[in-house]
Amino acid sequence: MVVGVLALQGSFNEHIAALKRLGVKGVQIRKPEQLQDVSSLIIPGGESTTMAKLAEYHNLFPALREFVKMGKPVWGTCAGLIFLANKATGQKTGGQELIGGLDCTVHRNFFGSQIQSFETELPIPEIAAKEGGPPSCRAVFIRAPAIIEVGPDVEVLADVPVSSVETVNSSPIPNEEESIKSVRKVIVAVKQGNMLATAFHPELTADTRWHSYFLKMVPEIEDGTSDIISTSSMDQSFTNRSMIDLPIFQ
Ligand SMILES: NC(=O)CC[C@H](N)C(=O)O
Repeated sequence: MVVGVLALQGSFNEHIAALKRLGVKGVQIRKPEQLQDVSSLIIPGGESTTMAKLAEYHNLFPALREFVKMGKPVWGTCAGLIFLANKATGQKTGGQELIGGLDCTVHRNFFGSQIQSFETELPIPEIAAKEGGPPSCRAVFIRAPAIIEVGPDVEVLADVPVSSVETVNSSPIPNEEESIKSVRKVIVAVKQGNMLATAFHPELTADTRWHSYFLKMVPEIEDGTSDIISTSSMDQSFTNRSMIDLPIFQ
């Protein structure tokens, strides 16, 4: 089995390396006809506007939409998530072309600019239940999007708390304003049928559980013909993230 990795821009090499660690071959996809040779596809992180322009230049959008419609497993990470969303907000003027299919609204650069990029320990109950290992993973958010709305068929796999300070006029004294700190959650990982999407970058950590989870969405893997190494049998030290060279993200 080979997994296609959209290789127009961004962290495609890191995804191919992560697949290799699981004994699976990842191939670079740059042209529409190459999609015929793969049964699943990873769309990496990078810069979604640039990626969209390159995809348009290579006439990839019709083939990518067809791939999604055919029910083949597709996983979008970060910019890849934006690509898969039905709707994106916070886009550059004029918007950008999306593949669509994932019934959600994604907010680009939700957490702020590049310097607000962060890492966090992210609870992943569903992934841990299926893949074993610790109940959370180290998640790398690089100028990341967040999912702010989901449709009824979307399964939420992970979310993060975000706090915001609101100034409200609830005081009985006129013009006396009160600051209220509210904490809400935004969604950062979802699954809908054949589509998986994460706002962060599992390919930049040594924890291969997200890749392993995705590979199990590919039917030929599910029927037991796979020789993927079970992550639960792996050395538990994989959560001590080893940072792989960071590509440039925007
Ligand atoms: N790490 C990433 O993929 C960043 C995504 C980027 N901010 C965008 O909007 O395309």
